[in-house]
Amino acid sequence: MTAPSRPSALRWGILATGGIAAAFAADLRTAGLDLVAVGSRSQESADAFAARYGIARAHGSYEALAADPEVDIVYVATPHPMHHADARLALEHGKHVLVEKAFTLNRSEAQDLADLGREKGLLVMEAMWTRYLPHMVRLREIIAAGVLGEIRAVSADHTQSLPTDPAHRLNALELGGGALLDLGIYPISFVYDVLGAPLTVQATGRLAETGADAEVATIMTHTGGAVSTTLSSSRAAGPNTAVVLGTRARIEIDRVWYSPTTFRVVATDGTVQEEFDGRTTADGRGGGRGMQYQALAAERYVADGTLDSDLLPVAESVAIMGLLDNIRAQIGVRYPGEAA
Ligand SMILES: NC(=O)C1=CN([C@@H]2O[C@H](COP(=O)(O)OP(=O)(O)OC[C@H]3O[C@@H](n4cnc5c(N)ncnc54)[C@H](OP(=O)(O)O)[C@@H]3O)[C@@H](O)[C@H]2O)C=CC1
Ligand SMILES: O=C1CO[C@H](CO)[C@@H](O)[C@@H]1O
Repeated sequence: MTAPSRPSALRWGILATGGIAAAFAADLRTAGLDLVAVGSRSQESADAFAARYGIARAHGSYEALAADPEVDIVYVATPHPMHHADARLALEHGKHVLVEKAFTLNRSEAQDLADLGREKGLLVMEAMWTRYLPHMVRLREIIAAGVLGEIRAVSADHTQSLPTDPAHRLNALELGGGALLDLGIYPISFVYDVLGAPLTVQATGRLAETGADAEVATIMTHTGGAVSTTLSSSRAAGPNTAVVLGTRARIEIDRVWYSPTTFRVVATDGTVQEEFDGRTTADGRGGGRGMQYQALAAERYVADGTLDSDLLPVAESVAIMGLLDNIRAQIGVRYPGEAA
Protein backbone atom coordinates (compact mmCIF):
# COMPACT_ATOMS: atom_id res chain seq x y z
CA MET A 1 0.00 0.00 0.00
CA THR A 2 1.26 3.50 -0.80
CA ALA A 3 0.15 6.94 0.34
CA PRO A 4 -1.25 9.31 -2.27
CA SER A 5 1.33 11.04 -4.46
CA ARG A 6 1.98 14.76 -4.26
CA PRO A 7 1.09 16.56 -7.48
CA SER A 8 2.12 20.08 -6.53
CA ALA A 9 3.72 21.68 -3.55
CA LEU A 10 1.81 24.25 -1.56
CA ARG A 11 3.50 26.38 1.05
CA TRP A 12 1.72 25.76 4.34
CA GLY A 13 1.15 28.20 7.20
CA ILE A 14 -0.25 27.08 10.54
CA LEU A 15 -2.59 29.43 12.39
CA ALA A 16 -2.34 28.83 16.19
CA THR A 17 0.18 26.89 18.26
CA GLY A 18 -1.94 24.54 20.43
CA GLY A 19 -2.19 20.77 20.66
CA ILE A 20 -3.45 19.89 17.20
CA ALA A 21 -1.30 22.54 15.50
CA ALA A 22 1.72 20.69 16.90
CA ALA A 23 0.45 17.28 15.74
CA PHE A 24 -0.26 18.65 12.26
CA ALA A 25 3.19 20.27 12.03
CA ALA A 26 4.83 16.97 12.97
CA ASP A 27 2.81 15.07 10.33
CA LEU A 28 3.62 17.65 7.62
CA ARG A 29 7.28 17.24 8.46
CA THR A 30 7.05 13.41 8.42
CA ALA A 31 5.40 13.55 5.01
CA GLY A 32 7.93 16.05 3.64
CA LEU A 33 5.45 18.82 2.92
CA ASP A 34 6.47 22.50 2.79
CA LEU A 35 5.71 24.01 6.18
CA VAL A 36 6.96 27.58 5.85
CA ALA A 37 5.18 29.71 8.46
CA VAL A 38 3.31 29.79 11.75
CA GLY A 39 1.16 32.50 13.30
CA SER A 40 0.19 32.95 16.92
CA ARG A 41 -1.45 35.61 19.05
CA SER A 42 1.94 35.85 20.75
CA GLN A 43 5.34 36.26 19.08
CA GLU A 44 6.90 34.17 21.84
CA SER A 45 4.63 31.18 21.10
CA ALA A 46 5.19 31.55 17.37
CA ASP A 47 8.99 31.63 17.88
CA ALA A 48 8.93 28.56 20.16
CA PHE A 49 6.71 26.62 17.74
CA ALA A 50 8.86 27.63 14.76
CA ALA A 51 12.03 26.53 16.56
CA ARG A 52 10.47 23.17 17.47
CA TYR A 53 9.36 22.33 13.92
CA GLY A 54 12.08 24.09 11.94
CA ILE A 55 9.73 26.71 10.48
CA ALA A 56 11.38 29.71 8.83
CA ARG A 57 8.71 32.36 9.38
CA ALA A 58 7.15 33.05 12.79
CA HIS A 59 4.41 35.68 13.03
CA GLY A 60 3.14 37.29 16.23
CA SER A 61 -0.39 37.73 14.88
CA TYR A 62 -2.86 35.78 12.71
CA GLU A 63 -3.14 38.85 10.48
CA ALA A 64 0.60 38.76 9.73
CA LEU A 65 0.43 35.06 8.87
CA ALA A 66 -2.57 35.60 6.59
CA ALA A 67 -0.76 38.45 4.83
CA ASP A 68 2.50 36.51 4.35
CA PRO A 69 3.17 36.34 0.57
CA GLU A 70 5.22 33.16 1.04
CA VAL A 71 2.15 31.22 2.26
CA ASP A 72 -0.32 29.52 -0.14
CA ILE A 73 -2.58 27.66 2.29
CA VAL A 74 -3.46 28.25 5.94
CA TYR A 75 -4.36 25.47 8.36
CA VAL A 76 -6.74 26.92 10.98
CA ALA A 77 -6.21 25.26 14.38
CA THR A 78 -7.99 27.55 16.82
CA PRO A 79 -11.03 26.61 18.98
CA HIS A 80 -14.38 26.21 17.15
CA PRO A 81 -15.82 29.72 17.69
CA MET A 82 -12.73 31.29 16.06
CA HIS A 83 -12.70 29.11 12.92
CA HIS A 84 -15.07 31.36 10.99
CA ALA A 85 -13.17 34.62 11.55
CA ASP A 86 -9.73 33.01 11.22
CA ALA A 87 -10.59 31.20 7.97
CA ARG A 88 -12.21 34.38 6.64
CA LEU A 89 -9.05 36.34 7.44
CA ALA A 90 -6.95 33.89 5.41
CA LEU A 91 -9.43 33.82 2.50
CA GLU A 92 -9.57 37.62 2.39
CA HIS A 93 -5.79 37.54 1.93
CA GLY A 94 -6.10 35.11 -0.98
CA LYS A 95 -5.04 31.94 0.86
CA HIS A 96 -6.60 28.51 0.55
CA VAL A 97 -7.80 27.16 3.91
CA LEU A 98 -7.90 23.81 5.68
CA VAL A 99 -10.10 24.37 8.74
CA GLU A 100 -10.09 22.09 11.78
CA LYS A 101 -13.24 20.25 12.79
CA ALA A 102 -15.85 21.19 13.78
CA PHE A 103 -15.69 23.28 10.57
CA THR A 104 -17.45 26.22 12.27
CA LEU A 105 -19.78 26.77 15.22
CA ASN A 106 -22.94 26.45 13.13
CA ARG A 107 -24.40 26.15 9.64
CA SER A 108 -24.67 29.84 8.90
CA GLU A 109 -20.93 30.42 9.54
CA ALA A 110 -20.13 27.35 7.42
CA GLN A 111 -22.23 28.60 4.51
CA ASP A 112 -20.50 31.97 4.69
CA LEU A 113 -17.06 30.34 4.36
CA ALA A 114 -18.23 28.15 1.48
CA ASP A 115 -19.63 31.22 -0.31
CA LEU A 116 -16.47 33.26 0.23
CA GLY A 117 -14.24 30.45 -1.03
CA ARG A 118 -16.32 30.10 -4.19
CA GLU A 119 -16.37 33.86 -4.75
CA LYS A 120 -12.59 34.10 -4.40
CA GLY A 121 -11.75 30.89 -6.28
CA LEU A 122 -10.00 29.36 -3.25
CA LEU A 123 -10.10 25.94 -1.59
CA VAL A 124 -12.16 25.79 1.60
CA MET A 125 -11.86 22.38 3.19
CA GLU A 126 -12.80 20.91 6.55
CA ALA A 127 -9.94 19.07 8.24
CA MET A 128 -12.00 15.94 8.89
CA TRP A 129 -8.78 13.95 8.52
CA THR A 130 -10.48 10.57 9.04
CA ARG A 131 -12.10 10.75 5.59
CA TYR A 132 -8.66 10.75 3.95
CA LEU A 133 -7.10 7.84 5.84
CA PRO A 134 -6.12 4.72 3.86
CA HIS A 135 -8.60 2.43 5.65
CA MET A 136 -11.47 4.79 4.84
CA VAL A 137 -10.44 4.91 1.18
CA ARG A 138 -10.49 1.08 1.06
CA LEU A 139 -13.77 0.91 3.00
CA ARG A 140 -15.48 3.09 0.38
CA GLU A 141 -14.14 0.86 -2.42
CA ILE A 142 -15.55 -2.25 -0.73
CA ILE A 143 -18.94 -0.63 -0.21
CA ALA A 144 -19.04 0.67 -3.81
CA ALA A 145 -18.25 -2.83 -5.11
CA GLY A 146 -21.39 -4.13 -3.37
CA VAL A 147 -19.50 -6.58 -1.14
CA LEU A 148 -21.71 -5.76 1.86
CA GLY A 149 -25.00 -6.11 -0.03
CA GLU A 150 -27.57 -3.57 1.05
CA ILE A 151 -26.38 -1.43 3.95
CA ARG A 152 -28.87 -1.63 6.80
CA ALA A 153 -27.02 0.09 9.66
CA VAL A 154 -23.95 2.08 10.75
CA SER A 155 -22.83 2.48 14.33
CA ALA A 156 -19.83 4.27 15.87
CA ASP A 157 -18.68 5.98 19.04
CA HIS A 158 -16.11 8.63 19.92
CA THR A 159 -15.75 8.53 23.66
CA GLN A 160 -12.89 9.81 25.80
CA SER A 161 -12.27 10.64 29.42
CA LEU A 162 -11.23 14.28 29.12
CA PRO A 163 -10.59 17.06 31.67
CA THR A 164 -13.67 18.20 33.63
CA ASP A 165 -12.19 21.66 34.37
CA PRO A 166 -14.98 24.12 33.42
CA ALA A 167 -12.41 26.39 31.73
CA HIS A 168 -11.13 23.61 29.45
CA ARG A 169 -11.87 23.97 25.73
CA LEU A 170 -14.11 20.89 25.84
CA ASN A 171 -16.34 22.33 28.59
CA ALA A 172 -16.37 26.10 28.06
CA LEU A 173 -19.26 27.28 25.88
CA GLU A 174 -17.32 30.43 24.91
CA LEU A 175 -14.65 28.11 23.41
CA GLY A 176 -17.26 26.04 21.56
CA GLY A 177 -17.06 23.26 24.13
CA GLY A 178 -19.13 20.09 24.00
CA ALA A 179 -18.78 16.42 23.12
CA LEU A 180 -20.89 16.80 19.97
CA LEU A 181 -18.79 19.36 18.10
CA ASP A 182 -15.52 17.95 19.33
CA LEU A 183 -16.05 14.18 19.30
CA GLY A 184 -19.54 13.34 18.01
CA ILE A 185 -18.75 15.01 14.73
CA TYR A 186 -16.53 12.03 13.83
CA PRO A 187 -19.21 9.31 13.97
CA ILE A 188 -21.80 11.70 12.52
CA SER A 189 -19.54 12.59 9.60
CA PHE A 190 -18.83 8.87 9.11
CA VAL A 191 -22.54 8.04 9.02
CA TYR A 192 -23.00 10.87 6.52
CA ASP A 193 -20.19 9.47 4.38
CA VAL A 194 -21.68 5.96 4.24
CA LEU A 195 -25.44 6.64 4.30
CA GLY A 196 -25.78 10.27 3.24
CA ALA A 197 -28.05 12.87 4.82
CA PRO A 198 -30.45 11.47 7.40
CA LEU A 199 -34.22 11.59 6.90
CA THR A 200 -34.93 11.79 10.63
CA VAL A 201 -32.73 12.58 13.66
CA GLN A 202 -33.45 11.86 17.29
CA ALA A 203 -30.91 13.01 19.85
CA THR A 204 -30.55 12.92 23.57
CA GLY A 205 -27.75 14.16 25.77
CA ARG A 206 -26.53 15.15 29.19
CA LEU A 207 -25.14 18.61 29.80
CA ALA A 208 -22.25 19.41 32.13
CA GLU A 209 -22.49 22.19 34.73
CA THR A 210 -21.18 24.69 32.16
CA GLY A 211 -24.07 24.00 29.77
CA ALA A 212 -21.79 22.19 27.30
CA ASP A 213 -22.80 18.66 26.34
CA ALA A 214 -20.86 15.85 28.02
CA GLU A 215 -22.68 12.92 26.37
CA VAL A 216 -24.77 12.79 23.19
CA ALA A 217 -26.49 9.83 21.53
CA THR A 218 -28.19 9.98 18.13
CA ILE A 219 -30.48 7.66 16.21
CA MET A 220 -31.01 8.54 12.57
CA THR A 221 -32.94 7.00 9.69
CA HIS A 222 -31.74 7.13 6.10
CA THR A 223 -32.89 6.44 2.55
CA GLY A 224 -34.07 2.86 2.12
CA GLY A 225 -34.81 2.50 5.82
CA ALA A 226 -31.18 2.16 6.94
CA VAL A 227 -30.50 3.31 10.50
CA SER A 228 -27.50 4.72 12.33
CA THR A 229 -26.52 5.20 15.95
CA THR A 230 -23.74 7.41 17.27
CA LEU A 231 -22.40 8.09 20.74
CA SER A 232 -20.03 10.76 21.98
CA SER A 233 -18.77 11.35 25.49
CA SER A 234 -16.08 13.57 26.96
CA ARG A 235 -16.42 11.85 30.34
CA ALA A 236 -15.94 8.14 29.71
CA ALA A 237 -13.68 6.22 27.31
CA GLY A 238 -15.52 3.57 25.33
CA PRO A 239 -14.58 1.15 22.54
CA ASN A 240 -14.09 3.78 19.79
CA THR A 241 -14.99 1.21 17.17
CA ALA A 242 -17.35 1.36 14.18
CA VAL A 243 -19.48 -1.13 12.26
CA VAL A 244 -21.11 -0.97 8.82
CA LEU A 245 -23.75 -3.66 8.61
CA GLY A 246 -24.87 -5.01 5.25
CA THR A 247 -27.20 -7.82 4.20
CA ARG A 248 -24.28 -9.94 2.88
CA ALA A 249 -21.37 -8.84 5.11
CA ARG A 250 -20.27 -6.26 7.65
CA ILE A 251 -17.16 -4.15 8.15
CA GLU A 252 -15.79 -4.06 11.70
CA ILE A 253 -13.35 -1.15 12.18
CA ASP A 254 -11.03 -1.64 15.13
CA ARG A 255 -10.23 0.89 17.80
CA VAL A 256 -9.43 3.71 17.29
CA TRP A 257 -11.64 3.64 14.20
CA TYR A 258 -11.23 7.32 13.28
CA SER A 259 -7.39 7.18 13.20
CA PRO A 260 -5.07 4.92 11.12
CA THR A 261 -6.22 1.39 12.05
CA THR A 262 -7.32 -2.05 10.86
CA PHE A 263 -10.68 -3.51 9.77
CA ARG A 264 -12.22 -6.80 8.71
CA VAL A 265 -14.92 -7.66 6.21
CA VAL A 266 -16.95 -10.46 7.80
CA ALA A 267 -19.60 -12.37 5.83
CA THR A 268 -22.91 -13.14 7.52
CA ASP A 269 -21.74 -16.76 8.05
CA GLY A 270 -18.73 -15.46 9.99
CA THR A 271 -16.10 -15.96 7.25
CA VAL A 272 -13.48 -13.20 7.20
CA GLN A 273 -13.34 -12.03 3.57
CA GLU A 274 -10.69 -9.33 3.93
CA GLU A 275 -8.42 -7.91 6.58
CA PHE A 276 -7.03 -4.43 5.97
CA ASP A 277 -4.22 -2.66 7.82
CA GLY A 278 -4.17 1.10 7.27
CA ARG A 279 -1.53 1.89 9.88
CA THR A 280 1.55 2.03 7.67
CA THR A 281 2.47 3.02 4.15
CA ALA A 282 5.36 1.99 1.96
CA ASP A 283 6.64 5.36 0.74
CA GLY A 284 7.41 7.02 4.06
CA ARG A 285 4.48 9.44 3.84
CA GLY A 286 2.46 7.28 6.24
CA GLY A 287 3.05 6.97 9.94
CA GLY A 288 2.67 9.81 12.41
CA ARG A 289 -0.86 10.62 13.47
CA GLY A 290 -2.24 10.38 9.92
CA MET A 291 -3.08 14.05 9.43
CA GLN A 292 -0.89 14.36 6.34
CA TYR A 293 -3.39 12.55 4.07
CA GLN A 294 -5.84 15.46 4.21
CA ALA A 295 -2.99 17.88 3.46
CA LEU A 296 -1.93 15.83 0.43
CA ALA A 297 -5.56 15.77 -0.71
CA ALA A 298 -5.81 19.57 -0.34
CA GLU A 299 -2.74 19.94 -2.55
CA ARG A 300 -4.41 17.72 -5.18
CA TYR A 301 -7.61 19.81 -5.19
CA VAL A 302 -5.60 22.95 -5.80
CA ALA A 303 -3.40 21.32 -8.44
CA ASP A 304 -6.31 19.83 -10.41
CA GLY A 305 -8.31 23.06 -10.20
CA THR A 306 -11.40 21.45 -8.63
CA LEU A 307 -10.90 23.54 -5.49
CA ASP A 308 -13.23 21.26 -3.55
CA SER A 309 -12.82 17.95 -1.80
CA ASP A 310 -14.14 14.86 -3.58
CA LEU A 311 -14.27 13.04 -0.22
CA LEU A 312 -15.91 15.80 1.81
CA PRO A 313 -17.21 18.60 -0.45
CA VAL A 314 -17.64 21.89 1.38
CA ALA A 315 -21.41 21.69 0.76
CA GLU A 316 -21.43 18.49 2.82
CA SER A 317 -19.49 20.21 5.64
CA VAL A 318 -22.19 22.90 5.58
CA ALA A 319 -24.94 20.26 5.70
CA ILE A 320 -23.23 18.45 8.58
CA MET A 321 -23.04 21.71 10.55
CA GLY A 322 -26.80 22.05 9.93
CA LEU A 323 -27.30 18.55 11.31
CA LEU A 324 -25.24 19.44 14.39
CA ASP A 325 -27.42 22.58 14.81
CA ASN A 326 -30.49 20.31 14.79
CA ILE A 327 -28.96 17.95 17.37
CA ARG A 328 -27.88 20.85 19.59
CA ALA A 329 -31.41 22.27 19.47
CA GLN A 330 -32.76 18.88 20.63
CA ILE A 331 -30.35 18.64 23.59
CA GLY A 332 -30.45 22.34 24.51
CA VAL A 333 -26.93 23.57 23.71
CA ARG A 334 -26.63 27.12 22.45
CA TYR A 335 -23.35 29.01 22.07
CA PRO A 336 -22.91 32.62 23.25
CA GLY A 337 -24.33 35.04 20.70
CA GLU A 338 -26.45 32.45 18.85
CA ALA A 339 -30.08 33.40 18.34
CA ALA A 340 -32.69 31.57 20.42
N1 LIG B 1 -8.03 16.59 14.13
C1 LIG B 1 -7.81 16.21 15.37
O1 LIG B 1 -7.46 15.08 15.65
C2 LIG B 1 -7.98 17.20 16.45
C3 LIG B 1 -8.63 18.37 16.19
N2 LIG B 1 -8.79 19.31 17.15
C4 LIG B 1 -9.46 20.56 16.78
O2 LIG B 1 -8.44 21.56 16.71
C5 LIG B 1 -8.92 22.80 17.22
C6 LIG B 1 -8.01 23.25 18.34
O3 LIG B 1 -7.96 22.27 19.35
P1 LIG B 1 -6.66 22.07 20.28
O4 LIG B 1 -5.44 22.17 19.49
O5 LIG B 1 -6.91 20.85 21.07
O6 LIG B 1 -6.80 23.34 21.23
P2 LIG B 1 -5.68 24.03 22.10
O7 LIG B 1 -6.38 24.72 23.20
O8 LIG B 1 -4.58 23.09 22.42
O9 LIG B 1 -5.07 25.11 21.11
C7 LIG B 1 -5.86 26.12 20.54
C8 LIG B 1 -4.96 27.25 20.05
O10 LIG B 1 -5.81 28.22 19.46
C9 LIG B 1 -5.29 29.52 19.70
N3 LIG B 1 -6.37 30.35 20.27
C10 LIG B 1 -6.92 31.44 19.68
N4 LIG B 1 -7.84 32.00 20.45
C11 LIG B 1 -7.90 31.26 21.57
C12 LIG B 1 -8.65 31.37 22.76
N5 LIG B 1 -9.55 32.35 22.95
N6 LIG B 1 -8.45 30.45 23.72
C13 LIG B 1 -7.56 29.46 23.54
N7 LIG B 1 -6.80 29.32 22.43
C14 LIG B 1 -6.96 30.22 21.46
C15 LIG B 1 -4.10 29.37 20.61
O11 LIG B 1 -2.94 29.50 19.82
P3 LIG B 1 -2.03 30.83 19.91
O12 LIG B 1 -1.88 31.12 21.38
O13 LIG B 1 -0.78 30.43 19.27
O14 LIG B 1 -2.72 31.94 19.20
C16 LIG B 1 -4.21 27.96 21.13
O15 LIG B 1 -2.95 27.39 21.38
C17 LIG B 1 -10.37 22.55 17.59
O16 LIG B 1 -11.16 22.89 16.49
C18 LIG B 1 -10.45 21.04 17.81
O17 LIG B 1 -11.73 20.50 17.58
C19 LIG B 1 -8.29 19.13 18.40
C20 LIG B 1 -7.62 17.98 18.74
C21 LIG B 1 -7.43 16.92 17.79
O1 LIG C 1 -9.53 13.33 17.41
C1 LIG C 1 -9.51 13.99 18.42
C2 LIG C 1 -8.95 13.47 19.65
O2 LIG C 1 -9.50 14.04 20.80
C3 LIG C 1 -9.57 15.44 20.83
C4 LIG C 1 -10.03 15.89 22.19
O3 LIG C 1 -9.00 15.66 23.10
C5 LIG C 1 -10.48 15.89 19.71
O4 LIG C 1 -10.58 17.28 19.66
C6 LIG C 1 -9.93 15.41 18.42
O5 LIG C 1 -10.69 15.78 17.35
